[in-house]
Amino acid sequence: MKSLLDTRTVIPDGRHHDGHTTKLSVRHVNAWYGEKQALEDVTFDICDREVTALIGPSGCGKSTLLTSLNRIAETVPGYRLTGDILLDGKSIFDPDVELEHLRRRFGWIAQMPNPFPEPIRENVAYGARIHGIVEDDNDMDGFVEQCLRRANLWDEVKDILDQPGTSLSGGQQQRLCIARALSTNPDVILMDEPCSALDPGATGRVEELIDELRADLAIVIITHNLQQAARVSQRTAFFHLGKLIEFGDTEDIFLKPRTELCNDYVTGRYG
Ligand SMILES: Nc1ncnc2c1ncn2[C@@H]1O[C@H](COP(=O)(O)OP(=O)(O)OP(=O)(O)O)[C@@H](O)[C@H]1O
Repeated sequence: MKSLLDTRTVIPDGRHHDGHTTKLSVRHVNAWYGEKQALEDVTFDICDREVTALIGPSGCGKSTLLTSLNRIAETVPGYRLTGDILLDGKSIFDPDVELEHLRRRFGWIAQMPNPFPEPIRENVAYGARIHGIVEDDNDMDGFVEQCLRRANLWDEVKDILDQPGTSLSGGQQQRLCIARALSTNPDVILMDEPCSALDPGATGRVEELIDELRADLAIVIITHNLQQAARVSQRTAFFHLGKLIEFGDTEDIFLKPRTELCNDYVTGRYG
C-alpha cells in the first residue's frame, strides 16, 4: 500500500517529479523536552521554491519541528532530538557544521513583528554589514533598496528611511522584518504564524509577498489559519500529537484528506 506520507515520486538525484529539488529532508525525527516527547518519527521533504505549511492543533509539534530545522530548539533546556535533518543533502548535525553559519542559512519571521527601534535603513543594513555580505559601505544604500523592494516595501518607506522601524504599521513592520531576513541571503525562511497579529489587508500583502519570494527560496510556515495554508502553500504537513499524519500537495490535503483526523481538522471539526 502506498504510504500516506509519500505522495510524490522522488527520482534518485533528489529531484521530485515536478522538477523541484529537495531543500530539507527530515528523517525519522523524534524530539523531547525532558521526558515529554514532542515529535515522533517524523519523515518528510521540504522542497526548494515552494511554500510548505505546517498545520495541526495546538501542541502537535509544529514549533518544535520549525525550530529543529535551524537548531534553535537546542537552546531550550532539556530538548533533545534523534533522527536526522539534511540541508541540501548534508546533515545539519555533522560535526563540521558551524552552528552560526547554519543558522544564517535560515531567516526567521516571528508572530509579532519585531523590527529594531533603529532607522528602517539600519534594520536591513545591520545583518549585511556584520556578516560581510556588503563590504563596501558605498554599496549599502543600493543593497538596502534591493531588500526593501524584494519585500514590497520600498515605495512606502523610500522617503522615511531614517525613521525607526517601530514607527511603521504592523503589516509594514512585518514586511520590514522580511526585508531584514532577506538581507543575509538565507536559503530558507521559517515563519511562525507571521500574520496572526495583522489585519486582513496587511495579511493579504504578506501572503502576496510569500508567493513572490518562493521563486528563489524554500519557505516553511506555521499557520492556524487554514484558509491561509490553502492560499499560500504548495505542500501541507498535518501533525497530531507529535506525529506527521499526512503530508502532500496542499490541494489534496484540503480536498481529499485520506485520514479521518486530517479530514476533521481541515473541515474545522476540531483544533
Ligand atoms: N519548553 C518546553 N518544555 C516542555 N514541553 C514543551 C516545551 N515546548 C513545547 N513543549 C511540549 O511539546 C509539545 C509540542 O509543542 P509545540 O510547541 O511544538 O507544538 P505546536 O504545535 O507548535 O503548538 P502551538 O500551536 O500551540 O504553538 C507540546 O506538548 C508542548 O507542551
